[in-house]
Amino acid sequence: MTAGPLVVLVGPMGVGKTTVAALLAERLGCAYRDTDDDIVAEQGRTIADIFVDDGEPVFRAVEKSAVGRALAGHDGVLALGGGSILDEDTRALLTGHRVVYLSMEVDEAVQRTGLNVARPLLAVNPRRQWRDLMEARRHLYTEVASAVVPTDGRTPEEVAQAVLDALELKEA
Ligand SMILES: Nc1ncnc2c1ncn2[C@@H]1O[C@H](COP(=O)(O)OP(=O)(O)OP(=O)(O)O)[C@@H](O)[C@H]1O
Ligand SMILES: O=C(O)C1=C[C@@H](O)[C@@H](O)[C@H](O)C1
Ligand SMILES: [Mg+2]
Repeated sequence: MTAGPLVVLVGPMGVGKTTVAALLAERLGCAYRDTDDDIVAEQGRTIADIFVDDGEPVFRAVEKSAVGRALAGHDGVLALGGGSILDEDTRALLTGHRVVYLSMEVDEAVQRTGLNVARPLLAVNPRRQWRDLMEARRHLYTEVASAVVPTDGRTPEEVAQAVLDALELKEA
């Protein structure tokens, strides 16, 4: 296993990466970090603003370096932005890390993301856009993952427990 985060969470928008990362960190007695938060702090503006002002390719370039830095410099729980696995170099960097893919079905996705405009890729027709994103990405999440944890019908606490079980991680 490569040194670095104890566990890396990947998965689509709204699946609960940020929520579950915080719960896991509490239970493992370590810090958590979220590359979306790193980007907002570094850029001094929201993700939606970066998409609108500079476009998705600029956001993806910023995201790629944020993920590289977090993988190299964080030893707790790490949540990645939902689209970070689109980048081939990022996927290669994930090799050897404990990566958990949090998955969910479309009905649950629409409920969790709702009409929240903070997610620019779901702003117009959330259900169709989410389905299209998953068609393009499902195999990439699976490719980088050491374990898949379905989240439908589970509370965030139950998801956190399932991650600990899947990785056989001991609590602090
Ligand atoms: N297991 C769950 N059951 C029900 N609601 C959940 C669950 N996990 C998270 N949520 C809720 O779903 C919403 C999205 O969660 P969260 O922001 O953690 O997702 P995310 O994967 O980090 O999304 P993004 O990729 O956009 O950052 C929040 O309102 C959160 O409270
Ligand atoms: O799935 C995606 O492409 C995204 C997920 C979020 O975490 C943010 O990084 C942003 O909204 C884009
Ligand atoms: Mg998040």
